Amino acid sequence: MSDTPPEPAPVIVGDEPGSFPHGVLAERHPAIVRQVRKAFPFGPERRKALDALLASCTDGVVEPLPAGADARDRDRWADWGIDAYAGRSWFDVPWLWAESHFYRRLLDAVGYFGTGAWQGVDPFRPAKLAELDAPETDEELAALDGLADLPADERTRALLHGSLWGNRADLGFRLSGSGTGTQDRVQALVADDSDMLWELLPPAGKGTSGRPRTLCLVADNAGRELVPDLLLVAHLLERGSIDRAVLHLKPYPYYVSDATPADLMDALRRLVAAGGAAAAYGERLWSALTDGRVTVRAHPFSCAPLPYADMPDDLREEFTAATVTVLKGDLNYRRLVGDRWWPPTTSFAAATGYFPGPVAALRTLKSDVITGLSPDTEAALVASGEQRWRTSGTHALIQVRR
Ligand SMILES: O=P(O)(O)OC[C@@]1(O)O[C@H](CO)[C@@H](O)[C@@H]1O
Repeated sequence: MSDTPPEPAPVIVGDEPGSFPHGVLAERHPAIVRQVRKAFPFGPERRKALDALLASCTDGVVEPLPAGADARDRDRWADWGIDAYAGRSWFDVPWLWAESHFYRRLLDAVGYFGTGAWQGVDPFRPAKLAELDAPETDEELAALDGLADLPADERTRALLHGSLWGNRADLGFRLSGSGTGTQDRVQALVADDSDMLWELLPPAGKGTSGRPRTLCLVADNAGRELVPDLLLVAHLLERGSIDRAVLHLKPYPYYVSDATPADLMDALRRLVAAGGAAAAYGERLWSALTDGRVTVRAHPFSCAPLPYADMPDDLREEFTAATVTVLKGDLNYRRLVGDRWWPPTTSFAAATGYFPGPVAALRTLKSDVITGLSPDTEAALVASGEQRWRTSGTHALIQVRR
C-alpha cells in the first residue's frame, strides 16, 4: 500500500438521522446526562445545569464557554475551534468535536471545574468502580495464573489480545443501553500487523540497538481495559522488550470510561489486592512507577476535540522519542487517522504518515472510521450482511506503521 498522504475524505458529522454518529448525539448523550443526574444527590443548581445541558444537546446549539471558565481552558478551547462552532447545532459541527465538547460541558454542569463541593468529583466513578469490582474482573485476573505455563511467545500474544479485546469493555455502550453490551460477539481481526509490532519490540538482547526502548501507551478506558493494558506493559518490561513506558491518561473524566490518573491508582490497587499472578504483575508495575521506569502523563491534548495530526510540539517530541506509540481504542483511532469517511482500503501507513514515529493501533471497531483493510477483507465484511461490523465492537484490528 502507498504511503502517499491520502486525499482527505469528508469529515464525519452527526447530521443524518439513523446514522451511528447521529444516534450518539441524539440518544447516547441524553442517556449519559440522565444517568449522571441519577447517580449523585446533586442539589438544585447542578440539576438545573444538567437539565439545561440535556435540552441543549438535543435541540440547542453549541454555546460559548461560561464566564466563570478558567482562562487557560478558555484559551485552549479558543485554539480548539469553539469560536467557529458556537451558535451552531451540535449536529452540524464535526462529530469528533461535538462529542468531545459535550463531555467538557457535562463536567461544567456537575461542578467538576467549579470551586464548590463537587469540584473534582468524577461523575462516572460509580460506574467505573462497579466494573472494576465485577465478578468478570475476578475471573479475568484469576485466568492470569494459567498464563505462566504458556510458552513465552504465546503468553505475549495472549496479553496483547487481552489488551486489544479489553477495549470492548466500554461503559459508553452500557450507559446508552443501545449497544451490544452482553451479547455474544464474534471475535474477528480485520487487520493484524502484530508481527510488525513484535519486530519493533523484540525480547531483550534480540536485534536491539542498545538504546533505551520506550513504549508510549495512549490508554483508553479504565477498569477492564486499563487492567490488561497494565498487564501488557508489565510483561513487556519483564520480557526486556522495553526499558520504560509512558502511560498517557486523560487529565479529566471523558467519554464516560476513559482512564484518568485516579483510575490508574484504582486499577493498580485492584491488581495488587487480587493475589496470585495478578498481584505479581501489579507489584512489578508499582515498583516500575516508583523507580521511574513507568511514568504517567495527563496532557490537555488527550481531551482535545482534534485529530492527532494537530498535536502540539511537546507531545510530538514525546512520540518522536518513543520506540513505538500504541494507541488504544476507538476514539484514539478516530483521532489518529482522522474522523473521516475514508474508503476502507485507504492505506493505514499513508493516513498516519504525519505521525512522528512508529505507531500502532489496538482497537475494537465502535465507529464508522476504518482504514487499512485489504479489498478481500472489505468485500467479505460487506458480503457478510452484518451491517454493524463497523460500530458494534464485534471486530478488532492491530495496525502498525513503522
Ligand atoms: O474509544 P473507545 O472507548 O474505544 O470508544 C469510544 C466510543 O464508544 O465512543 C464513541 C461514541 O461515543 C465512538 O467513537 C466509540 O464507539
